Amino acid sequence: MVLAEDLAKQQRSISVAEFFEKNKHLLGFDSPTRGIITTIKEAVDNALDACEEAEVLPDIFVGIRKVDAEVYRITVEDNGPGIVPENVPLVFGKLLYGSRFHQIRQSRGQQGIGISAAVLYAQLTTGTPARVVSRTGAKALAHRFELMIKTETNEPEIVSHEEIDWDRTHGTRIEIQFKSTLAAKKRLVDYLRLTAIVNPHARITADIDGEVTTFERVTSEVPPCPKSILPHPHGIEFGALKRIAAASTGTVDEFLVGSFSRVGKKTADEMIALAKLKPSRKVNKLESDELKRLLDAMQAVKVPAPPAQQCLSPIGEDLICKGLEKEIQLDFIKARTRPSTVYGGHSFIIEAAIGYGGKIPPEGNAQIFRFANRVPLLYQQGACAITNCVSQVNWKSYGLSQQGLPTGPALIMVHVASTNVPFTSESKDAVASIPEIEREVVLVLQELGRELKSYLSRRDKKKQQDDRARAICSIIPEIAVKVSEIVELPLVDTSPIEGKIMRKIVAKKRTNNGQVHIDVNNYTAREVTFVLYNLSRDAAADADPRPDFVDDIDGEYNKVWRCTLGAGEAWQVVYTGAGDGSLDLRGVEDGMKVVVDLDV
Ligand SMILES: Nc1ncnc2c1ncn2[C@@H]1O[C@H](COP(=O)(O)OP(=O)(O)OP(=O)(O)O)[C@@H](O)[C@H]1O
Repeated sequence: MVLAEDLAKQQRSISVAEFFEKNKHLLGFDSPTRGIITTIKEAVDNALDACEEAEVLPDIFVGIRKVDAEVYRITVEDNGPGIVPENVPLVFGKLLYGSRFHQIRQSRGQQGIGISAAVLYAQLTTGTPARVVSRTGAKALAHRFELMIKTETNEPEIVSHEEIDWDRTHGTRIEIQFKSTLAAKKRLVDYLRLTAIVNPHARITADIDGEVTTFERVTSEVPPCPKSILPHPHGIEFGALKRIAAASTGTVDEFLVGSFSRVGKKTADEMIALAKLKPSRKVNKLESDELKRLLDAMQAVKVPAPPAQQCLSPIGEDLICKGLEKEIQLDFIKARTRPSTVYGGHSFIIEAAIGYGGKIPPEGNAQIFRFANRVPLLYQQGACAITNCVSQVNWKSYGLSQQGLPTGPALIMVHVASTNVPFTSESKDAVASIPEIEREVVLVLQELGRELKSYLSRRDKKKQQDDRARAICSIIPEIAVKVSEIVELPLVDTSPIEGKIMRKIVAKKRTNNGQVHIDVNNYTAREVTFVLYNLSRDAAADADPRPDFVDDIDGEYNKVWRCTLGAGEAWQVVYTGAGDGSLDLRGVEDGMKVVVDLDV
């Protein structure tokens, strides 16, 4: 038998850094391939959070360079507020150190682990320190650190520190080297693209081993930084209540009104009466059973939902559509932002969008884009409540095929914005199944499903009309030939009739007695702007209207007119000439135009 004394010799506390060094998969560092994505995700999340807090438009650089066969250098640089030099070692060299853990508001980072875990992973795989440069303003010099983490104590080790000149007036740059591969390059670019979609105010430039991609911002408005709020009485647990009560010096009623959101004097009195306590009791003197009664009363009394406008930052329907349309060509897009609601005292807002057609691959499952607090979720799709909700909806009734998930050329985007996103693990890959959240997601998807259905039926109706029109148009020229034979008159130009039936833009050139006539008719139901090119040996000096510009190309003149025509309107130019050459109409989809050159 092993003696208790022997066991005692083996027992010792474990530092959080040692724990995560051994369990790095819990933080998303389960493989070298994933390590790169997680590191970039943590650094970009921090950059976006910091810019949002400082209310600056994010300009973020992400670099990946191969250093040798298996080692990559990852660089992420931002134009945020920077970090004061005293805190740099703690931010990057100590796990569970951060500014957001105790704040109740929407933010990407929460736990204070992310970036220090990347530093830990780097030193574990290559033994190299992380390099950090940070500058807090034009008046301060930048500070450059080389840092490691002392794993046994979870404390930072400063390998070097110096003040340097830096061309950015404020911001932070982190450089980490670790063993990895670029096998997940596509996923990485997808991650950056998705990040750009839900952060439409950010510009992200990526240099992946020499290949540069820029995701431009679609708005120059910085979203307001969500404000921190007090905890809601319905979201508090016993341990937390005990801790904050012990730190409070006030009476029970002062404590309730001053420490919780949406609790006024009347609500506090109601809670105190229900808990059978005296309002004048000092809260830090309450016994455990009294605190339990108080907690029960806090959760039983009706309290309005937390002030969501203040603490949440939804993207908004318009910017969701702009962000998606910028990155993916779509035939149809609709977005919805639901009103805010609550689960367990935590505010949340569900936003979603549905896109159809365009460049979405027509085969296979619909694409599902999951986001939480403006961060794309790339892993564990099957374990996520969002995916579960997508498959719960009956997509067949909205015009999509379905085999569990909907199939076909569709994309479904869902964003959960909350003061406390319930993730299934610390690696923040999937949203947990919370009934209130799932209900909102299903409702918004059903709303969007109805929009998709009405788009698809409009499209089918239009296609039917177009098919009929096309059938008629195909026989018009033959009828014209027959009629001209019967009435023994010259063959008439049938293109205007075709244009009218097909609702197209018809450009026509003909020459009569040395006069060249070019006519453009807009038979569509909307305004169009086009550019007309007429390349020929005619200089067209007397053209009316004058071309916007003329290019002389080896004795030929390319005459260019820019024009905007309302629905049903016509435009004409006439000039003296031989009428040879070519005619072209640009700025109009190919299927929407008919160009007829009667001189050919
Ligand atoms: N680029 C940056 N600019 C300014 N402050 C930063 C930057 N990166 C990190 N910080 C500060 O360092 C803290 C710790 O960052 P870290 O990534 O470890 O955790 P987090 O983002 O708070 O939470 P999580 O672990 O959930 O990502 C942040 O809370 C923030 O205060």
